[in-house]
Amino acid sequence: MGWDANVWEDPMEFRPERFLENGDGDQEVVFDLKGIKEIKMMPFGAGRRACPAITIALLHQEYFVANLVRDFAWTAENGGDIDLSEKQDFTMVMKNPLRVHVSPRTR
Ligand code: HEM
Repeated sequence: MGWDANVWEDPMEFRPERFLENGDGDQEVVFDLKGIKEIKMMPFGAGRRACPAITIALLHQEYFVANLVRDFAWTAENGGDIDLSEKQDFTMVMKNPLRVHVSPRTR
C-alpha cells in the first residue's frame, strides 16, 4: 500500500510535506492522517504478518517524545496561551492543531 502509485503520488519519493496542512494558514488537513475517510497507511501492517514488535515500537516512540519534552522548551507558536478547545473526531482531538516553538532547554 505504501508503495502503490494508485494510492500515493510518487510513492518512492521522500516528501514529508505531503503530510502537512495547507500553507495558507487555514487548518484544512491535506492528508487524512487518522484514516477517517480512507486508510492509505498502515505503519505496522495488519493481519497474520503484522509487525510483532508494535508494542515495543510504540513504547520507544513514547520514550522518544518524553525525551523531547525533557530536553526542549515548548511554547505556543505565537507566544500566547495554548488553545485547549476540543472537537469530536474519531477520538477527541484539538480543535485547532497545536503549533509550537521548540528550543533547547537551558539547564
Ligand atoms: C516504528 C517501528 C516499526 C515499524 C513502523 C514496523 C513496521 C513493520 C511492518 C509494516 C511490517 C510488515 C507487516 C506486514 O507484512 O503486513 C513489519 C514486520 C515485522 N517487524 Fe516491524 N516495525 C517496527 C519495529 C520493529 C521492531 C523494533 C522489531 C523487532 C524488535 C520488528 C520486527 C518485525 C518482524 C520480525 C516482522 C516480520 C513479521 C512477519 O513477517 O511475520 N519491527 N514491521
